Amino acid sequence: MNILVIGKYGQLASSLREVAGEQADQMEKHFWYFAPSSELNVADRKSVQQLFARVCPDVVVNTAAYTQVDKAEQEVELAIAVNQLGCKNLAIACANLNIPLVHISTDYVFSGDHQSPYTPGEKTCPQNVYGLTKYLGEQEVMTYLSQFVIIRTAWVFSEYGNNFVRAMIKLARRKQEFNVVDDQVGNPTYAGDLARSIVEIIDAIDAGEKQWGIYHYNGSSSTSWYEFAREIFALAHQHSLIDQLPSISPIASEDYPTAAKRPTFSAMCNEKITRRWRVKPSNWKKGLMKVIDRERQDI
Ligand SMILES: NC(=O)C1=CN([C@@H]2O[C@H](COP(=O)(O)OP(=O)(O)OC[C@H]3O[C@@H](n4cnc5c(N)ncnc54)[C@H](OP(=O)(O)O)[C@@H]3O)[C@@H](O)[C@H]2O)C=CC1
Ligand SMILES: Cc1cn([C@H]2C[C@H](O)[C@@H](COP(=O)(O)OP(=O)(O)O[C@H]3O[C@@H](C)C(=O)[C@@H](O)[C@H]3O)O2)c(=O)[nH]c1=O
Repeated sequence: MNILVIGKYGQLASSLREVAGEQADQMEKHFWYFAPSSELNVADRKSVQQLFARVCPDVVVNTAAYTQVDKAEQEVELAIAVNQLGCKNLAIACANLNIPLVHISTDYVFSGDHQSPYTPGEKTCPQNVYGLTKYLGEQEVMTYLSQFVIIRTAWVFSEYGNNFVRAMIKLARRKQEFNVVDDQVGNPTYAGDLARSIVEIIDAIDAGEKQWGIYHYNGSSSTSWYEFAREIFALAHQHSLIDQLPSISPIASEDYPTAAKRPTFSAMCNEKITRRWRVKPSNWKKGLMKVIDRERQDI
C-alpha cells in the first residue's frame, strides 16, 4: 500500500518512521511517504489536493496538529486552521479517492468530570481551545468521510520532540525543587506503542478489515502528573541520567495557573480498540525506560 503520513518531525510521526523503518516487512509491503509541514500545510486545501495527486495514497495517517495547549488559548485561529480545517481538507481529499483516514485525536475532548475511564461513545465537552479544535476536527472527519479510524490518545511521550518526560528531565538538571500538579489524572502513552498499533491497524486495513469508528488508545494504567514525574525521576536517577533526585511537591491545579484549563480526569478505556483491532494498550512504564535509555545514549 501507499501510505501517506501527514507530519514528519513531530513526536508521533518520528515514532512511526522508527517503527516502519525497523520492520523489514513494512518496507517490503508498503511504501511510506512522510509529509513535513514545510511541504504540506494541511490548512491549505490546494496543497493537500496536489500532494494527494502526487502520492496517490491508499491510506492516510494524520499525525499533524496544533498541539500547544496553553498557546492555543491565544492562537485560536491558527489552532482552528490546523486542527479543524486541516481535518476537513484531508477528509475531503480521502473521500475523493475513496480511501480511509487514520486520524489522531485527544483525551482533552472530555470534560474530566468522570470517575471511570471514558469509552469512545461518551459525551465530549472540551475545556480548552485545543480540545475544542480537536473535537471539531473529529466532526469534520465524520462529516466528509465514511472510512475513518479516529484514535483518541493521551499524555503522549517519546524519545522525540517536546513532551512531559523530556521536560521533567531537563528541569531536574536545572532545578532541585519544584511543584507538579497532583489533581489531574490520565493514562500516559508511549508514542512507540501507539505507532506500532497504527502499523498493525494499517496491516489489518490492507487485509480488508473495515471497522471504521472512534477508538481510544492510551496507557493501561492511570496516574497523576505528580506521580508520573516521581516515576520519571526515580528511573532517571536509578539509571544515572540525573545525579540527584529533585524534591518535588504535589500541588493543586489552582496553585499552578495555566492559560488553558485541563481535565481533572481523562483516563480512557482501551477495550474497543484492543478487541476490534487486536492491538495491545501502551505499556507506558516500559516506554519510559526506553526513553531514559535513549537519553543516556545521547549524553
Ligand atoms: N502530544 C500529546 O501529548 C498528545 C497528542 N495527541 C495528538 O496526537 C497527534 C500527534 O501529536 P504529536 O506528535 O505529539 O504532536 P507534535 O506537536 O509533536 O507534532 C505535530 C505535527 O504536526 C505538524 N504540523 C503542525 N502544523 C501543521 C500544518 N499546518 N500542516 C501540516 N503539518 C503541521 C508538525 O509538522 P513537522 O513534522 O513538520 O514538525 C508535526 O509533525 C496530534 O493529533 C495530537 O493532537 C493526542 C493526545 C496527546
Ligand atoms: C512543567 C510543569 C507542568 N506542570 C503541569 C501543567 C499541566 O497541568 C501538566 C502537564 O503539562 P504539559 O503542559 O506538559 O502537558 P499538556 O500540554 O497539557 O499535555 C497535553 O498535550 C496535549 C497535546 C494532549 O493532547 C494531552 O493528552 C496532553 O498530553 O503538568 C506542573 O505541575 N509542573 C511543572 O513543572
